[in-house]
Amino acid sequence: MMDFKKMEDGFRMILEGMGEDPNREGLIDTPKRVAKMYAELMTGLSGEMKAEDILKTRFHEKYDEMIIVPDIEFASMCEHHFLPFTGKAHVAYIPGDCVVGLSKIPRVVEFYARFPQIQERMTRQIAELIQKVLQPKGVAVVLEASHMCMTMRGVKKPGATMVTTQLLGRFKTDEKTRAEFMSRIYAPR
Ligand SMILES: Nc1nc2c(ncn2[C@@H]2O[C@H](COP(=O)(O)OP(=O)(O)OP(=O)(O)O)[C@@H](O)[C@H]2O)c(=O)[nH]1
Ligand SMILES: [Zn+2]
Repeated sequence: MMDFKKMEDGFRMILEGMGEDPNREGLIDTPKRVAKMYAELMTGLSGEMKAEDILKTRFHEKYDEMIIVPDIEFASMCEHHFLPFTGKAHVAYIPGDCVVGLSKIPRVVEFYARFPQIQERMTRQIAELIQKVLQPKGVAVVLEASHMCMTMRGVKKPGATMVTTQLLGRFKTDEKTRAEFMSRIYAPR
């Protein structure tokens, strides 16, 4: 359960700590807005949805080649600084006995984006959920993202990105499968 009052009080204290006046006109409703914003950005923490439920509609299909869903845009929050990291996810799987609706893969990405995150964990969670629920012959997830905590503050390297990869099953064990996936996500489409 989200405690809006606690989030509001907390943000008001942050403003005071900065030396701002939380009662001036422009800021008076800001703690409330910020609480609402975090509730929206952190829906994963509300516990209202289970990740497994996203993939519950499955279609039994005899399709045994790679399915690639590239270029899924996402925005998440770095748990170290609470600043956004944004970029693209590329997801692929080789079905076992079933496939899922196309929209469900971006829904999985979106689900895991809605927690205080680090990119490595988010990458692994996406792959592990698909592996667990669909039991495919393999899953591959690549995330490429730019972290605002690195571009806007700190080391200040605009344009710097991080690429993380999680390979399971055939993508891990079979070099040709992995090479096909990598060449197709990075090839001009
Ligand atoms: N591996 C990883 N690191 C991240 C991610 N998001 C942010 N970071 C890093 O987390 C680290 C936290 O380091 P600290 O030294 O505790 O924090 P800091 O003093 O604010 O570090 P600087 O960013 O170097 O100023 C930083 O190096 C960030 O760049 C992520 O998704 N994965
Ligand atoms: Zn950060």
